Amino acid sequence: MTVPATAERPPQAREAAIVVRDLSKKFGDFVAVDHLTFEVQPGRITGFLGPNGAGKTTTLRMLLGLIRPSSGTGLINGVTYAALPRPLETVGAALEATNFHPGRTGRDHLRVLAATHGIPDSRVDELLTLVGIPAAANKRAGGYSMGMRQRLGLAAALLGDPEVLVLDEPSNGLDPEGIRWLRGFLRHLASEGKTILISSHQLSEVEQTVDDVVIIANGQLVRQGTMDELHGEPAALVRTSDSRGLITALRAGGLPALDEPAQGPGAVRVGTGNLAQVGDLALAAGIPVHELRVLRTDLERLYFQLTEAPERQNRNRGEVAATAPPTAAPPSTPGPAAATEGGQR
Ligand SMILES: Nc1ncnc2c1ncn2[C@@H]1O[C@H](COP(=O)(O)OP(=O)(O)OP(=O)(O)O)[C@@H](O)[C@H]1O
Repeated sequence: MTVPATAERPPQAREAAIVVRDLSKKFGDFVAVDHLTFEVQPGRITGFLGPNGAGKTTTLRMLLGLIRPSSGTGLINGVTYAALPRPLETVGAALEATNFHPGRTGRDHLRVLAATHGIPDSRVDELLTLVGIPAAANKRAGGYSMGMRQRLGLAAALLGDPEVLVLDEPSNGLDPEGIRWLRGFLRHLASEGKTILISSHQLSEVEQTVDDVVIIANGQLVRQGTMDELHGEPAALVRTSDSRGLITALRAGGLPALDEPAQGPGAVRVGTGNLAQVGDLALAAGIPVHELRVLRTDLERLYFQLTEAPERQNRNRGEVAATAPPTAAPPSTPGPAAATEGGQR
């Protein structure tokens, strides 16, 4: 959720650790990121979501100083990446898990990175264990599965024990057990107060992991808020053979209720998440209840509506991207060692 202006800010709210302000990136005439503004709060996991080509990676690369914005700013703890005094200890990044030196072992990869930042080897072994690949540590990274590379990228991002983690599609290539592990791992890091921003092109992939969402389409913000806000007001679905009588009884009991024909015959939607209250009111009125459950927002549908609405038909797909292949970041551009070593696009 966007933190309100200072005057109305609740006392417990903390400063946003990541602030993206009016950020834009043009590649020639093509606008990949379009006046994007959002904030990411510490101690929370934020999903940065959007379909393929929406501009997620481009935004993250600007935030991490790997490419220059055309306009606007991306700040981490109040400054640009380039101005961070100890970048590896402030922000850990894993932008893509494919570019490890194939001939180098996982352990050596981390050791090289650690050595260049004065981090002891003991931290390397600690992290290999923490991310669950101690046995693979002495194998060449070229033989790693996608999931193992993701874990190695995560270890690299965590080397400096940073306060902020930026992970591009971290569950790509993980099996269901790996995804569950990642969820618990990130949750633990967030509970320690770390700020975690993870990108994904699918809401369903991260909906159980994230606290907040920033959804973009065609480089523009389409929604920012908490998962609870995305789910909307709680509602119950109750099915009965007497929907008229039930609606009257529920309304008399102070609950908003109306027919919900989309859910089939006899379905009534009630504006509460309190199923017991619904059941009790129905019982008191002597009305049979055939089904009673929480009515969940179809998040997949909502996400699709937000990102694939006709006016948002993805202009990134097709001709422009095809004629303008991605170029490498300019050599002078500063960038996080973890992301560079761990694979920048
Ligand atoms: N260096 C570049 N030159 C030209 N176009 C680029 C460059 N980098 C990215 N783009 C284009 O910008 C758009 C946004 O790309 P980006 O990689 O940021 O999207 P994304 O949301 O991360 O997508 P995905 O989920 O597929 O990774 C795409 O159309 C892409 O082709």
